[in-house]
Amino acid sequence: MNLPEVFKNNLSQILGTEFPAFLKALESPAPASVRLNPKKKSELSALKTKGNISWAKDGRYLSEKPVFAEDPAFHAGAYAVQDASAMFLGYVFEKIVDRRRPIRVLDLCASTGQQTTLVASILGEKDLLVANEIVKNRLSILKENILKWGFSNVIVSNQDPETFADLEGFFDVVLVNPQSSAEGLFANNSSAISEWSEANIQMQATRQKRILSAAAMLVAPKGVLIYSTNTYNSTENQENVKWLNRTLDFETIDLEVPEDWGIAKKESYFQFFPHKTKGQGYFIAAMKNLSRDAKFVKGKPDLNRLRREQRAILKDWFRPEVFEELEFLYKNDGNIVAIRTALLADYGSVLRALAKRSSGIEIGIFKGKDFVPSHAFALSDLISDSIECLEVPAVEAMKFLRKENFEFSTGKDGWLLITYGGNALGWVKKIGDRINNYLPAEWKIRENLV
Ligand SMILES: C[S@@+](CC[C@H](N)C(=O)[O-])C[C@H]1O[C@@H](n2cnc3c(N)ncnc32)[C@H](O)[C@@H]1O
Repeated sequence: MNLPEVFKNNLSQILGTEFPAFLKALESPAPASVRLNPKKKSELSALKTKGNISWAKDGRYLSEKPVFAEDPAFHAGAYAVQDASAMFLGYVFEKIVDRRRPIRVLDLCASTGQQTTLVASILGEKDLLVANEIVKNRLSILKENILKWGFSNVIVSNQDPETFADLEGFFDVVLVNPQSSAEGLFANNSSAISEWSEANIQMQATRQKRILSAAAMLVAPKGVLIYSTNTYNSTENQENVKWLNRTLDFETIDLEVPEDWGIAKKESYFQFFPHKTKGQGYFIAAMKNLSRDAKFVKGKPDLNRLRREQRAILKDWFRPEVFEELEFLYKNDGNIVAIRTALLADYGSVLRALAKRSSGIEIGIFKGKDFVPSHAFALSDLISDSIECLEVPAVEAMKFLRKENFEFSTGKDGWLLITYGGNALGWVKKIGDRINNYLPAEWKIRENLV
């Protein structure tokens, strides 16, 4: 591995006598790992696991990396692929975030949503999660990953962090996981090595400060900002955190971590090095907002409510314990969104403040008197357990996911939820001898994988 000399000098200063062990560890790639979805079933997956991840109860190392796209359980959202070190965010979150009342969380640099789904697993039915990604072409995968995960209280947006200013002081937790010089990815990604330079570190650090100062404004008094990167140098890590604490009135939060996990702790910052933990390089620090200023816009979403008779038609589609807690609203395009009544004002505030965002989970559309359920609804945590399901084996599940025809016998006409391993994959509708596959075209698996 041809590492830049300046990088080696920096790391040798950080690690001292441990440096040779670090260099040796870089020669093998970090092990593949997944995070199981605690709200779905995961028995039928094709995964070959090889042990738990100490700091992540749902995390599993894999003994070999399968082609995830060939596993219907992956498409059903039974698990997500995530590096083990990055799962430590969940441990930090659970230790420091006050959950005695509903919370609002913003994942400001969501990319394709690994952090987002990790936090979605922790949140409850009264909490709100906003996932933002600035790069537009990452949005479809982000949305897909969130829908597969099934947590319904999520708004996805596509904005520059500086355009969130109307939500000043709105969020109890803001996650900032920006782009970095990616030193922690060297073992798995050789282009990270060739792109490394001291000038790039400075450029990244300047951009990270800009994102951090926009993020800091959005944190409620006593709220928390959690900053993480995939890099080792102090310019992008500790120095940025110290700058935030100094200039924007935050304070780093300390927390206890078992020593035998191998996570390096300096002051109250945590670092993952590959010679001590199995996973990629990672840095994380959590800071509390000491400022008392709070302002945010408040309002209900500017959308029309569903008519009473239409609401009555929807009743049997939903889990009875959530139905009464839901408000159904029409979007301008006729799609219906379901929003928990307790979160209506929060949705209103976010939707009013952000220009480019989705308005909540779309559950379907009415065609005359008939309700046509959406794919997002099929995969969500709102759907009734009494919906008629058809459990299929892997080969049929893959045919469904490729939008091909497949044989099955069922008597009744109507909507059927196709499931694999007990998890929903999507809808089919039987009308006489005809079966329509309602998997949206953009979700279709294109390669002939099996
Ligand atoms: C390291 S990735 C985030 C990974 C993500 N948290 C996850 O767990 O999957 C950093 C993200 O920050 C985004 N980004 C780039 N420039 C940004 C900016 N100026 N403001 C906010 N986000 C930015 C990138 O598009 C990228 O998706």
